[in-house]
Amino acid sequence: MTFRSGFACFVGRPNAGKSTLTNALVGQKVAITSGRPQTTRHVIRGIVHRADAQLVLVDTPGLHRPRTLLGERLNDLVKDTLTEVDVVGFCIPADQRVGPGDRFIADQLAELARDRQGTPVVAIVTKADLVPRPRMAEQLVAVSQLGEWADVVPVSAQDGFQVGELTDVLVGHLPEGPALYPEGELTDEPESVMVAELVREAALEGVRDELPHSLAVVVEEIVPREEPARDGTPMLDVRVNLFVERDSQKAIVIGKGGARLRDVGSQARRGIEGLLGARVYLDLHVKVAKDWQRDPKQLGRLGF
Ligand SMILES: Nc1nc2c(ncn2[C@@H]2O[C@H](COP(=O)(O)OP(=O)(O)OP(=O)(O)O)[C@@H](O)[C@H]2O)c(=O)[nH]1
Repeated sequence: MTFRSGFACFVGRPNAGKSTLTNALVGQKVAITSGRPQTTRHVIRGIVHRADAQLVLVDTPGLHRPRTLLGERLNDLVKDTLTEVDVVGFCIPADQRVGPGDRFIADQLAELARDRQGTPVVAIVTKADLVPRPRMAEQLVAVSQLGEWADVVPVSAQDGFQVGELTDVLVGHLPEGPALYPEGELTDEPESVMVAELVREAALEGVRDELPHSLAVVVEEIVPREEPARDGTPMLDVRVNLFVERDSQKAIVIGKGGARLRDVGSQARRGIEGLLGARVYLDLHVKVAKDWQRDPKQLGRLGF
């Protein structure tokens, strides 16, 4: 039996379902998902372990037209990622017509293909559960006409439709080679990044549209306490800063009398305790960093 291993990454316009698909393939939550566009700030890898292959998924931020400095950095990140993988998955949602955003990405992929000597691109029509079959058939035709794809695969991360088939297709494009990571490892993201993602996700839950672009989360420290809890569980102090751009946004995050921030804290804490396998004291601070998205110094400080 030949063993294959290598890297894949998903691109697609914001909200195309890339993070959710990554989670569905890996089978455990590793990447942030939310109903808000452009919330994936970091390249997060999930690893699919199979008897015949190891597929390392790199979850990229949405490829989009740069509007701010932050947007430009994200696009650079995406392009760097694209040149390092064995196969690219281009996600297009089934429930929305192919539009200018998809065409923009298709053009970028065609441009990159010229330098990369044919890294295969698999077109993935996501959210199959949201449309009836005739509409899916139309979408598959529209997507086929959008560019030169190695395959076109419809999939639903929600109900698992074709998730296994998609893995087969992606694995088929990997070179022969040994496993790259030990079994059981799901992500090589440092813990602090995953902690920041959990806080960010909780803080974005149910708030206004402008906030996702204006919220940066930085984990200041994760410190183990010398004394474990009475039942022997280790205890950690986790200190996290949430940066927003304006006082009005700070008020949104904190909520009336701090109620919202307390909810954010308890939701994030549950996730962090699950992730780190310890009891956690989570200390959240909301700070205003004016126009951080446009300021190179601040971007550096915030880890972008
Ligand atoms: N019904 C349905 N909804 C889905 C599916 N996949 C993703 N979604 C929803 O679509 C929205 C966007 O999904 P994400 O996975 O966050 O999208 P993304 O492409 O990673 O978004 P960005 O991080 O903004 O680039 C979320 O509300 C998901 O719950 C699916 O297969 N079926």
